[in-house]
Amino acid sequence: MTTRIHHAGLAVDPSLYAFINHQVIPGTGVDVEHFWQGFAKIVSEMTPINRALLVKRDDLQVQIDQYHQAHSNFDFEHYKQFLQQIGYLKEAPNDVTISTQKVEPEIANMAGPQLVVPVSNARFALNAANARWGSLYDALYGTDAISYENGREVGNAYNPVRGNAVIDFGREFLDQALPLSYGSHKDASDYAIVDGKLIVTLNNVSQSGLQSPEQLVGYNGTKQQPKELILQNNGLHIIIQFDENHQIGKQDSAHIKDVVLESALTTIMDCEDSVAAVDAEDKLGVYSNWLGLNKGDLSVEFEKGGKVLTRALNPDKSYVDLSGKEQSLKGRSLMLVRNVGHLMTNPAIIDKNGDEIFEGIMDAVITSLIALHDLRGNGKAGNSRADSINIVKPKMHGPEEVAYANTLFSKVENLLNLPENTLKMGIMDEERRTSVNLAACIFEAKERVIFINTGFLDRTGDEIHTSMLAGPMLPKEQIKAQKWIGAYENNNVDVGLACGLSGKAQIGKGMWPMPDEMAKMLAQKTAHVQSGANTAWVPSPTAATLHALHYHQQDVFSLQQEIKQRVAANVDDILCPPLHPEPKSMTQDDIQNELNNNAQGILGYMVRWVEQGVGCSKVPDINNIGLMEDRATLRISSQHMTNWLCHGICNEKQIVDTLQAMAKVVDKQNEGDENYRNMADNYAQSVAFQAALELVLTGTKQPNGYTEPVLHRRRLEFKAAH
Ligand SMILES: CC(=O)SCCNC(=O)CCNC(=O)[C@H](O)C(C)(C)COP(=O)(O)OP(=O)(O)OC[C@H]1O[C@@H](n2cnc3c(N)ncnc32)[C@H](O)[C@@H]1OP(=O)(O)O
Ligand SMILES: O=CC(=O)O
Ligand SMILES: [Mg+2]
Repeated sequence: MTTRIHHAGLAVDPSLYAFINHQVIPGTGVDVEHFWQGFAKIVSEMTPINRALLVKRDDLQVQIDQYHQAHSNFDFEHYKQFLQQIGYLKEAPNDVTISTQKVEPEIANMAGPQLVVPVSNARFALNAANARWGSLYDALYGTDAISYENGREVGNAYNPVRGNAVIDFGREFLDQALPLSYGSHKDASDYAIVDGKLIVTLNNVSQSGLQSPEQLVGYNGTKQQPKELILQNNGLHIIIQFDENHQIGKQDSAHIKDVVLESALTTIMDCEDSVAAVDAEDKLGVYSNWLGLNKGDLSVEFEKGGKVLTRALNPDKSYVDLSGKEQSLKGRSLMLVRNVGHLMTNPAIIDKNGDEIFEGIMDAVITSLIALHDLRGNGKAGNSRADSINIVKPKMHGPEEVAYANTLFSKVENLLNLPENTLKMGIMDEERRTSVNLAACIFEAKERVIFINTGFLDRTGDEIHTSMLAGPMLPKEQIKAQKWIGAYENNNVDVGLACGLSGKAQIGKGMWPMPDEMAKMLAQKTAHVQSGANTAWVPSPTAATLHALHYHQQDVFSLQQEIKQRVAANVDDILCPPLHPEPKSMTQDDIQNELNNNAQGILGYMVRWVEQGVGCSKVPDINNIGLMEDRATLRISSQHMTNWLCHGICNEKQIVDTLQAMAKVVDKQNEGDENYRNMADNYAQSVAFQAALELVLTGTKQPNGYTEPVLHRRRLEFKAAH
């Protein structure tokens, strides 16, 4: 055990202490002594409040559990009254209107994809920051967005049949987003700018132009022979690139080599559910990358395809506008940072009472301190243009918890001598007590809110846990089709619009959790845009580029004005738990399949978390579809198994047998990984296997069904032993 540094009553891990004093603070204008004294003060003032909020969570859950035990016949009106009585369901405040100032254009006025990335992974984080721009051709060629049938398969060499399908898709997109006054981009043989207007020659014969000439923004190269044309639609830029010598440009009738799309407008650098950070060493990894992104000097070297590559932040893009002036477009996605929630503590810093400090306090202070480098203009590549620090705050339960975060952010501003409300807040609507009191939650941070977002994965986990004792839940797939979730999603948009978020803040939708299923995403994720959301989460840069297409099909801001007129979603519908109406109708096969699927996901994810420190993984489900698994999806699967155990749909032996059988499957899936330790060789000794078993068997006792307590403890156990 390394000796801690004692400062202002805090006992700090020495590496973290040195990092803050020598790498973070210099250049921020913050005084070291002032910082530690102020940090310690925030810890001592906020810790008791934080603790009390957690006690309240448990207390409400106990009352809800007791209610269900005492009322086996579910009477909705009675149940709702009970929720009001215990203070779970509050009176909605009238006329909440947010008044957030200094909001980034990407958040207030633009509609487009939001990428999420574990900030602990520098290679991915840099890739995400650079995902503001993405090649449409690469995204189409490299994924199932274009089918692999009829000669379109992907091989080692370039397949021109597939290439042509990509070009056709690209041209259809141009026709949709940048329609010509006459004819189609498919027939384009030349693009040029004449008298400030785009002239498109069709089939080397006739000439056409843009139906809306103002869509042309500028160019690179010459007007007669542009290398790039910069255009825009629904506020998003489209860059058409030309090169007659390029493999693709050569065979294209107009020498188009690529269509580059403005893709991830914003990126959430995640310190939370996609990250495994259990101690000072891990937190240091997270904070160092965030520092590098803010200073602009983060870079990584890695090997790919036999070559050593270096990745750093991209510069801005320059172009010439129609009046001949040099202009630039931001080269990087606007970075937000997701802090952890209010639940966990971390041993990196111990307070004056000998307790680990809350990780949420630590994140608020340190991620903001780091972001000062951006605000002070120290970064090589700027992030915020509104002098704001954009923090996403997850897993808050109800208005008091938002009020607490608001106070915490104020205190951090004080500590760092920042103007009030510099720290913005993205409120994740992902706990039931927040969904049903959303306007009250927004009210508590109405000068800071820059987004509300439906984190439906955590929200599903909370749905199961909250009503754990009400009865057995439907199978996971069917839970998604029940009325609670539709009402929850619509309510989020309705409340967001009623609170004046349109044009000021994001109304966001959740993650596409199937990173390889891009054809399905193209077909289905348009629904997020149609629902009135001006952003939605994607798991990768490629998904960002493809999801960007949906925002070209719909002007979200005018749609929001229409949606505002509809009858608002009913909170009563949100309060209907997705219970199985006829659990006895399920066959043993139905039950076993569901258990297998949950167990495979749980083990596939946990084994990498606990034994390798990987916080987000792609894990095959029982149909061999790779699913993005993070702590929220783990919460769903583990709580679901617990729920069925709790109601006798299965018994403990079946849970153990299922986990053991699935451990063998997961071992096989990982056989190529030399760092992997088989679980099936010795279930009793496998920390990951025991962690999974514990999570399911003790699921009713895990706070709100969260997985963090078991994950953290088991990871620490594994680290200590290896
Ligand atoms: C409920 C919630 O809270 S959801 C929010 C949390 N979830 C996330 O943040 C999801 C983040 N996504 C990921 O971690 C990954 O996409 C996974 C694990 C889901 C899937 O990964 P894989 O498909 O196995 O990716 P793989 O390792 O093959 O990498 C493929 C490439 O995509 C890139 N990539 C994948 N995901 C991301 C991402 N989120 N951001 C940036 N780059 C990414 C990688 O950098 C890599 O490119 P490179 O080789 O040039 O560096
Ligand atoms: O954080 C997102 C979620 O769905 O949970
Ligand atoms: Mg979540």
